[in-house]
Amino acid sequence: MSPFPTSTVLGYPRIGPRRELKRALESYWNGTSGRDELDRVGAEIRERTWRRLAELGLEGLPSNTFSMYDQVLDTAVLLGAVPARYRAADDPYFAMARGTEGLAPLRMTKWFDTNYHYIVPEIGPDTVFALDAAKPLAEVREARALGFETRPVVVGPVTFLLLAGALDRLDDVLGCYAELLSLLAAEGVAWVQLDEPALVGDRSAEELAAVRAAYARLGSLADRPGLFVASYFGDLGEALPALAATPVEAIGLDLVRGGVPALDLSGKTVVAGVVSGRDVWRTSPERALAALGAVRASEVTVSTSCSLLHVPYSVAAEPELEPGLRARLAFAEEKVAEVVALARSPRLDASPAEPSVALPAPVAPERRGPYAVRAAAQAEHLGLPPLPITTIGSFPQTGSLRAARAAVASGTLSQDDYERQVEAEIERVIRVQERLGLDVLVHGEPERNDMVQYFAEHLDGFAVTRNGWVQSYGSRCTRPPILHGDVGRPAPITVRWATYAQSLTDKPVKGMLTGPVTIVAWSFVRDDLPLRDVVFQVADAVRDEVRDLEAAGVSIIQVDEPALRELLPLRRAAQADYLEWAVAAYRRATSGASDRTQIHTHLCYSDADQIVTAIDGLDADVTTIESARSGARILPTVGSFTRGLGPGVYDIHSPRVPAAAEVEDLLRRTLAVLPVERVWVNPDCGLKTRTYEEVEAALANVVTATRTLRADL
Ligand code: MET
Ligand SMILES: [Zn+2]
Repeated sequence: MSPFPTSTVLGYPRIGPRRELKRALESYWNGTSGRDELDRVGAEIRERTWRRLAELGLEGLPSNTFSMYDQVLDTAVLLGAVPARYRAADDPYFAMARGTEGLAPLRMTKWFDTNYHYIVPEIGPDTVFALDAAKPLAEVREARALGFETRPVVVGPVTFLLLAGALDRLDDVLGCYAELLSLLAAEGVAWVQLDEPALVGDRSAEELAAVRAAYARLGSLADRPGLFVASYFGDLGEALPALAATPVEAIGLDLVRGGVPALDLSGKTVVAGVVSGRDVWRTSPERALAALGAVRASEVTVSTSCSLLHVPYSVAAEPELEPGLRARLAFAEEKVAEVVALARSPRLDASPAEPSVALPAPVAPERRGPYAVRAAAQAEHLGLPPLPITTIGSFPQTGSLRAARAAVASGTLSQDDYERQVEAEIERVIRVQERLGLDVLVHGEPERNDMVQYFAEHLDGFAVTRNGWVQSYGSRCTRPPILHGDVGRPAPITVRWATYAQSLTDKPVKGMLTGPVTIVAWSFVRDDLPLRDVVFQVADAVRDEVRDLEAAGVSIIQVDEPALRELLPLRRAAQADYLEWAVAAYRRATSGASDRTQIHTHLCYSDADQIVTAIDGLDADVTTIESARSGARILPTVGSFTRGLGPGVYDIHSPRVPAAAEVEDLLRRTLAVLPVERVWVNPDCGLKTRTYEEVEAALANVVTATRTLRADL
């Protein structure tokens, strides 16, 4: 077996340095260009990536890390797990990813604790697996034609089946993997990478047995490339001895999140992830070299802690960043250069100094009384009807607003003219809500490009990038802000918009803020302080904003925490501690308000049922939560909730307008588990991705349904 290369990366961004793939996909989807053009752009991105990695001096080049949509979906196709209903579609792959006229797409959810979303494979007892190795083989050949030998990367069998909830199909799937390995061997491929990030979570004895069985079987094949099993996003724990006992030749460890294992891995190659694929900071060479020196294995290869999919392409595309900050940054290209430099350096064997721990932040005083006292004060002050109707904050973002923001950035529109346009939009949003008959209004968030970036642009300690795009799902990318220093709020951020909106109407208008956990979760965060301390700093800035909104006469303030669950540690043992400080941060942000001020929070993305107790602990007077999208699956778990709650009655992810009868049915189901005086009526989430036409029709039905129920009370 040829030795494993001395330097590699587990994967690379694929959207293109200028989001070329995004544009190509979208023009293919809307019919502007054909399949050939899309394939040409894909090939160009792959070629540029291989050439660049080789130029930077990287030895082990991966292939099959490119994807037209998602690597888990690619694996489903590789294994023939295409549900029958998609097979007749014009393009079954994109039909599964995005749906068609008559066909809903497959479910999509977050990839472990990242902000990347994968397509959940649908595997039933009738799924017939059949290998279709066209894509990985084509990429190996394509790279070879360019002069590069590559290591194909495929999601491993255990992770694939765990994500699909179908580990009982392991035997069947292993047949396909065995066949794939023999095809790759015949192709002259030296190594294959099987990604098994699921192994860093809590795994049952049965699941660990599956790991042993899977890799014992694949390892025993005579006719195969070297097997490299990559773990990432944490420590392998119990799964490491399980894997080490199998014949796999190389094991990938995330040494940024996990520690150097005590286990002696003699006989194996360890692919040591010492350069983080999850942050944007330069690697400390001392720490990395010490970790490399501490690994006990036959060979140690320098690598990234996970795929570089989760960071932008290059700091070189950010000439406008402040030079002091730029010098601290490393995106994908710079991280590859670090891997190469580390691979060429002699190892250290001293252990590095532990990072210093910051003093805990001072306690912010709780001003708020118990819920019952607050609820009474708010009822008197606000005088809302039963089943109050509200929305989550954003209204449709129009093309002209986006164009106006671009015009301000390029200097063709003055800030004043832009602000007039924002005000005009706020007025439109207020009038729509009044006409429809909503009870608690919003200003519509027209001034926000994004609910995190907007705050990052107005807080000290954050920088925003120009080209720092990171894939979120399919063609969608976000540009996470970079939280690099101490956070401060030099001036009020939202007060002028909230008070302007309130000046237009007698109905209460909610002030809208993004919560500290979400701001941090959707940013790249400094790593020299514990995460908790950084979140507390952001909480203090939000607390200042809450105080100023209240002083300006805003009587309802919503602090959104849609990412509360996202930072939940993968291992159960660490979850309670996280939830405790996350909840404390939220209360720090909101507990400066008086009893009379009604605090709302909002959460979305499925799986909130896992953290209902923590959500209740936020102590918000009203919580609006996604529910309609998941068929009200959350309702049975919310009966224990002790404050105001609005399980969504309108799935805003779909252009479909729910009928009044559907909304009424959802409300009745809510009223079956919660007392009427605590029930709120609202959509699942903000309306910014919808059109006014859809939103007005849907909200009109929400109002009709609510009025029917009110008449029954
Ligand atoms: C992803 S949660 C979004 C909340 C925000 N207030 C909005 O309405 O868009
Ligand atoms: Zn939401």
